[in-house]
Formats: sequence, structure tokens, C-alpha cells
Amino acid sequence: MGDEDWEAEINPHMSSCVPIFEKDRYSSGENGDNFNRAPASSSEMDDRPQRDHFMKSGFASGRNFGNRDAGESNKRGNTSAMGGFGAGKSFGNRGFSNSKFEDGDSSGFWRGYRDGSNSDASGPSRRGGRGSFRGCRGGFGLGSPSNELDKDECMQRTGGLFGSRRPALSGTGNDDTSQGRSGSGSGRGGYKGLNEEVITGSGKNSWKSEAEGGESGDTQGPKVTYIPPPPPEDEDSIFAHYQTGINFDKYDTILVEVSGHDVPPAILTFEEAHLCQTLNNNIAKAGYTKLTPVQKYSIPIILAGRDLMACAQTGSGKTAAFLLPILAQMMRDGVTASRFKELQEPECIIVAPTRELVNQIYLEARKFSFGTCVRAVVIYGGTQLGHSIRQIVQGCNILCATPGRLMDIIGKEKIGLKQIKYLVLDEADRMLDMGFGPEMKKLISCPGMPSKEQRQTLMFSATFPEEIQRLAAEFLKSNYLFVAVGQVGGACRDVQQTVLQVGQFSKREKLVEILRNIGDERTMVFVETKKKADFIATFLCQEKISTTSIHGDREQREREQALGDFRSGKCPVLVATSVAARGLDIENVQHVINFDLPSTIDEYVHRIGRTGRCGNTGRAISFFDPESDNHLAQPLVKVLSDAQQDVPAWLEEIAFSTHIPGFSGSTRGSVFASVDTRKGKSTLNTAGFSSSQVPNPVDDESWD
Ligand SMILES: Nc1ncnc2c1ncn2[C@@H]1O[C@H](COP(=O)(O)OP(=O)(O)OP(=O)(O)O)[C@@H](O)[C@H]1O
Repeated sequence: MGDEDWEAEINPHMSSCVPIFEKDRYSSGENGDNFNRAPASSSEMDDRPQRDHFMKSGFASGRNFGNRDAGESNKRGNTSAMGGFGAGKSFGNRGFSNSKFEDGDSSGFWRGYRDGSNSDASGPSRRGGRGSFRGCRGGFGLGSPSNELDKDECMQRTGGLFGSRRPALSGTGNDDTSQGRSGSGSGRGGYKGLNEEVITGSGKNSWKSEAEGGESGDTQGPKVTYIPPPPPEDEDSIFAHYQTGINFDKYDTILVEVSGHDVPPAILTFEEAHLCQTLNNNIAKAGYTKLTPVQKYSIPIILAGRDLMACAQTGSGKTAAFLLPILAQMMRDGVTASRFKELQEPECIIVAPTRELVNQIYLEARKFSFGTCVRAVVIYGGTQLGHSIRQIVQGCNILCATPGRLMDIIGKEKIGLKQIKYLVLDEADRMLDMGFGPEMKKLISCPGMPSKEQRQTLMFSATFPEEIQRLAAEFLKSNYLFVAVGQVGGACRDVQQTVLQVGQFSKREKLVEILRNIGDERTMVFVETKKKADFIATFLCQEKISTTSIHGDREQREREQALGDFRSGKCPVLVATSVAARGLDIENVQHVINFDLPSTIDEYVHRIGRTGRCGNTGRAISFFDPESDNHLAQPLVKVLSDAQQDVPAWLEEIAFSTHIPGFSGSTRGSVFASVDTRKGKSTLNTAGFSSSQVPNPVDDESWD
């Protein structure tokens, strides 16, 4: 079926699928409380007219919009009395392989500046125009909230229908062996929660599996052939940046605590760092005139050769806080020119949990090293292994990598570790938790890797649960310094947070209502599972809201396209799983909506940190479903009150009536919620849960 057919197939149904909303029901009161009073008990009733509507719409015509889940959809179609949208036609992998929707690789995800920072300029399809979800592959039919689907949504939290229905991925007889899956899974022993496929890497060591057929596809399914487009090389693109916001100067008032011995004094200006002229020029071209607090403290600590664990709020410049001093030292000490050597021996390795994030870090490294002899390289899963190798052999001083691809390349002996002087773990708490921790341990025990005494290890994050801090000690010299900027694990105060009580069955209606009020402002909508991301994105497109999606089941090319479309403003709504929760620095994201709350409060802090960055303001709206989110009530009340946000009375009530094992935090008061664990146990822990207590890590994906 051609593109036109798809359009024809959808459009006749679109109008009949658009629920009627009373626009004035949504009003953004000071804390948004006046649109949050959807009683949980009414949620099912709220959905009923819509379901009836869909029954009448004739949409249950047995279409299958994605071929990946065709089997499942068929099953659903056959068993569902109302939906019935699985049988018959498949719309195939329409995504970006479809020429009509493919703008070429150029938009990619190279920060999107190339598309111009004026988002209005680029997109033909704006909200209110025709919905244009780009490349949804999920197995849901378009917005057919059949009984069964509603049940699915409702049960995802508890690992109900999807979890039991969907077969565990075996790597055979399933298109999951295709690029996207092998890419997103990277063949690693992907850590999966409920509703997420389990990729076991055939029982091999996870990092080996990629090299031995997972990612490179030697033995399982087609090879990953995707070669990401090169980022623009012109100086304007390299130094493109967005403006700091009105609250940038308020950073100066944030309390900073440094613990450890012999702490080097903080610097107040870039000049005090005594960086070389080229670096100073690059800093100026990047538009940096003033240091952020984490930079004031971290730069001298790193320049003094100390190990560091730094915790600072989202969007406050942690990337430059480690890149600048590392580059300064590399410039001072000199780097070995190693162009075209078979085995490259970088001086610095930076690891981060997602492909998009390592790319972003790479672009920052490229920007700050512009005009120097230091060459940064990025490698990540979901792309052709040969491409990664070709990038490396051209010379590599700073290697930005996701863990799976990094271990693959090391296994292939393209990277030697002997020269490593700097090891950086960005989003360090994520890099050390159950998902990535084992790979990080393998990395530091790889042959050739200098011991912790011989290298400088740096860890950065906005959240640092105490348990993870303890694990980190294995990586750090015992005299490491701990920098806490404001509240460890605290939310950025520039984000206005609103929590609405919304039951499962009312969420979609509420989402559309809010998005219609938001207009064209860039919005990230977080959901719990990959499937739901596809479903909600498709649903929004049907509601004529231009939307795209990013999650671990999308092919890398699709992920990059989605991010590019979102950055450029072509699709002002991005539906995402937690794969996009951390680190992504996208200009002008004004809203974050937690359609589903994450399972941990730390993840909440990272998600809402996609807005309100670098002194800009933003808004976060979270749907709190008392059926499934009560475990978050206490830590949420704490995060809200610490960030001086209004706490809804109903949330406080739930918080005080819910017993959370391990949560001992009072809800108000303390400046540092969590502290350097070497000082002893703190009384507060914004994480709410230690990693071993996390109730349901459904949002984990194999990201790299
Ligand atoms: N001193 C500075 N002056 C102006 N802009 C800055 C400065 N430092 C960082 N920025 C910009 O602020 C934005 C956020 O920085 P960055 O992505 O490093 O934040 P982060 O603390 O790592 O956030 P997250 O916790 O979400 O990963 C980036 O666009 C960056 O270029």
C-alpha cells in the first residue's frame, strides 16, 4: 500500500475519532490545580463515551498499522469485541523508509540547529494542521481505544496483558532481529522490566553478544547498516547555542557543598581557570560568559587532578564542567597523534547511557576542542559497527560511547586502554545501577585499563542515590571529592511543577486538552512503555497534533529523525519513554508531561529537567494515578516542597497515608537531601527508593 493509501485510510476516520473537548475546562491556574480535579473514581466513566464513539466510528476495521506486532495485533483483533483492528491489512513499517515521510537523513539529530533555531520556520505541519506522526511502527491501530486496549493501558503498570502475551524475545522468528531491535537491544543482555522484551543475548556476556552477532548481525538477523549522517562541519553550526534564561544569574544563590579533604578553592570566572587561548576562544564562541556553580567547583577540582563525584541540577552545565578541564589538561600534556593507527589509544573515555546523549556530549567535545589537536569521536549502538571503527581509526583522543558499543570495539581490539587518563561517567547513577553497572565493572577491569590510582575518574549526575554512591567508591580513589550543588536529587527550581490526579482512563482526554491549550510550544510527553509511546503518538496524530516518538524499539535512524523533527519544531510534541529522560539538551522545550509517572523519583527529576534548562523556565505536568502511583507520593511531595512548588492537598494526604519502606524523609526543610555517603547515613533520600527497592523498573530499556 502506498503512502496515499495510508492517508486515505486514516483521514476518513480522523474526524470521527476526534473527541469533543471543552477548551475552557483547562485553565492554567497558578499551580494548575483548577484542571486537576478529575476524581479517580470517575475515570472509567469518563472514557465510556469515547469508547462508544469508537465503536460507532467503524474504526475497528481490522487494520494493522505496524508489522512488527502483527501477530499480537491480530490476536488482539480477534479477541477484542470492539477493537478488532488487528486482522487483515498491515500498514507495514511506514516510518522513514517511506519516501513521502522521509526528508532525508540530513535533519538527523545533530542538535537541530541546522534547521534554524526558529522552530516556526521549518515545519510544514504544525499543530492544528494535519497530524503527522512520523514512522510509528507500533502494533496499535490508530487510536482505537477498544475495551481491550484500555485494559492493556490500565494493566501495563502491573505487567498484565502485554507482559504475559508478548513472547520473550528469542532473536529468531521475530523481526526483532532486524536493525532496530538488534540496534536498540545492542545484543546486550538488555535489562527489562515488565512489558519490555527480554533480550538475553543468548546467554552470552552482554558486551560480547554485540560483537558476536547481536549488533553486527554476523549470526542473528540482518546486519545493522545504518550510518548516521555526519554533523555539519561549519563553524556556525558547531557553535550554535541557545540563550541562557532569565534565571541564569539565580544560579549564584544556590548553596554548594564540597566534601572531602584538601578541596581546591572554587573559581569565579573562566579567566581564573587559566585555560589556553584556543579553549577560551571556543568558550566565548559558545556564548559562555559566566560559570555555573557546578563549573565553578568542578573545574578547579579536575584541574588539580582529583577524582570527583558531582551532583548538580538538570540543565546546569555539567557537561562543560568536565569537558573543559579535561581538554585543558590534554592540551597542557599533549596528545599522541595517532591518525590511522590500527589500534587507537584515547586519553579519555566518556560513557553515557543513551545514544542520543553520547552524541550530544560528543558535539560539545567537538565544539570545545575546535581548532585544537584533540580529536573527539562518538560510537554507539544501532549504527554500523564498521562505521564506528572507521571513525576511530581516523584518530581518537576523546571517545564518547555507549557501554555496549564501547565493549564491542574494545573486544575487537580497535581501542586500547593503556593511555586512558580520564574516565567520565555521565549520568553516573544510571551507569552504575543494575542495568549498566556490570558493564562498567567489566570496563574498569579490561586488560590495559589503568587502575583507579593511575587514572582520573569523574562522575556527574543530577541524582545520586546513596547506594549508588557506595558502589561508585570502587571506581574512585578514596580521596575523591563530592560536590553537591543544591539538593542532591533535587528538581530544578526553574521548572514549575504541577501534579494532577488523573485516572488511567482519563489520561488521553486530559493530554489532548492540555496540548490544545499549549499550542505550538515544544512538549515532551513521557509514557511508561515503548508500545504506549507508539500508541499515544499515533493517537495524538489522529487528534491532529503533530507528534513523533522516541523509544528503544525504534530503529536508530528513526530515533534520530524523531529527535531532529522535534528539535526543528516540525513535530512540536515528542512522546518518549525514559530513554529520553536523561541529559538531552533540546532548545525551547517548554513543557514536560508525565502521562505516566516513572517508577522512581530520580527518573521524575531527570524527566522534568528536559525543560527549564540553563536559567530558562519551563513547566512540568504529571498525571498521578492513585491506582498505581501512590508509592511516589512521599518522594514527590518532598521534591515539590524542596523546589518550593505548591503541593496539592490530596497528594499530601496520600503521602501521609502511604507507608513506603525505606523512605524516612520529612517532607520539608533540609538543604541537602542526600549527602556524601562517606559522612554517614543521611536522614533524607530524595530518591525515595534505593535501587534495590525500586518497585517496577518498567521504563528501563536497552538503550545503547
Ligand atoms: N556557563 C555557561 N554559560 C552558558 N551556557 C551554558 C553554560 N554551561 C552550560 N551551558 C549550556 O547549558 C545547557 C545545559 O548544559 P548541560 O547539558 O551540560 O546540562 P547538564 O547539567 O548536563 O544537564 P542534565 O542533568 O540534564 O544532563 C547547554 O545548552 C549548555 O551549552
